[in-house]
Amino acid sequence: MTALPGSLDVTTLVVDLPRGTTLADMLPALDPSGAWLLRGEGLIGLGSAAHVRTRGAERFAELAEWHEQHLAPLAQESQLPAELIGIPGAGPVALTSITYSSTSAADSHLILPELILGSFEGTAWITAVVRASALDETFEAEDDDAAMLRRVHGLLAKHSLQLKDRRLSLVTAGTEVQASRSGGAAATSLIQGTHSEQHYLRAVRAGVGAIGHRRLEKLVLARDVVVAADAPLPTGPVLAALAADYTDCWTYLAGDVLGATPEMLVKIRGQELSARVLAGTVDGSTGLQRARTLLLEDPKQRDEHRLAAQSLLDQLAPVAQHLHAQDPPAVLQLPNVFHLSTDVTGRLTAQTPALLVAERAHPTAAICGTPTATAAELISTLEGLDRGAFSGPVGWIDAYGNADFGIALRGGILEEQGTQVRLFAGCGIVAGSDPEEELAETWAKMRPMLGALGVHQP
Ligand SMILES: C=C(O[C@H]1C=CC=C(C(=O)O)[C@@H]1O)C(=O)O
Repeated sequence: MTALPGSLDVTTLVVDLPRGTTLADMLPALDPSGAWLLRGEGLIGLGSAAHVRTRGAERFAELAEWHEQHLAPLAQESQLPAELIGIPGAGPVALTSITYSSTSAADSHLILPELILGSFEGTAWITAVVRASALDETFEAEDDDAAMLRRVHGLLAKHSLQLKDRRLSLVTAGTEVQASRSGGAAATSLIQGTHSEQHYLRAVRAGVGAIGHRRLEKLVLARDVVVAADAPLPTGPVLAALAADYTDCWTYLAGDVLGATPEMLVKIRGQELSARVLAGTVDGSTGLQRARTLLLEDPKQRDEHRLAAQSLLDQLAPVAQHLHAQDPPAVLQLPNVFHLSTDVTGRLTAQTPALLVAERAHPTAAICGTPTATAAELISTLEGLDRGAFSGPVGWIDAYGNADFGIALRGGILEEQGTQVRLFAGCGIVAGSDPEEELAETWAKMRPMLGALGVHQP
């Protein structure tokens, strides 16, 4: 954990985006430090006012403590414009990614950007977070508000943005430009990950064997591949491609992990919570009618899904009431795959901090298994991977305690100064799972990232 040097001043202003432009359309020209976008709207973080890194079994608790000590107090100080009061994510907000395992050698992150671009249901804003010490050097006859405004314009310029009469726009080399989509410039190639495909097939066979011996009902086994580039990958264009192609997924970047996930671990708005549990998959090339039959009428798919939904309900039960799960599940159609999907709603019983609610919810059987402890142990032996942030909670938390925690799926981890991305995908294994089909499913789940990185699936 790192302490926060100096106190922070926060300013939030309502802005207009360039006509016909969503927040996601601005991504190609930006170098974000964090992002969370659904259907073009959400949050983009730029730079960093504070960055907390932590590891181990206390990682959720330590991030929750930092939130309580440093971010929550800003809720009173940041006087939000009236139009933004009650909008989740408005004002100071931190992006976060937390490792799947407490034994991971990777860091969990909480990043408070120095500049946040936000949009929600057509209302857009910017939030600037400035160290109080930076305001000390005020010009003669300049009051605090004027000094802060000067700092906001300085931050905007630093991140290739400008604000004129409420209108936010991108600036490139001194010229105002319209946001446009463009792919990344780096040439990419696919190389083997930690293990071979054969290793994955063997792991799935061993998993099916353990289920046959009644050691457990389900486990989720993942594998990795690496996309290498000849130059640091520009994350803005990669995120823009994901946001454009996977509009129904949450496009994310936090710490070293990025992707577009369809699964919401837990969303918190005041005392209300909701989630979207996914498990059970068929390839996107299957027609919708056939996919519905294959998912809804196959006891194996229904079982795999039921265990995932039940694990979330069981894990949230100590902190929530009125938990309700959609029954029967729905079928979610994405460009690459179809999933069985269950929406869950409920109400928090006490003032449990959002990060500790996420700790309760994690890991569900959508990414671990049933029973949890047995599955987690078998996963660590059979996978032979450090998942890092993959399949851990990813999202944001604001000063008021509203939060979105997705599950970091359909993504990858930036390595080697951003010149390589390690992609991960896993599959729920139950009795009767076929290793070759599960291997094919991992490729289907990697399709969003492979596409965004300009790599053809083998
Ligand atoms: C573990 C992953 O997906 C989970 C979420 C939806 C469907 C899944 C499945 O059918 O196996 C997985 O449980 C992944 O994308 O890497």
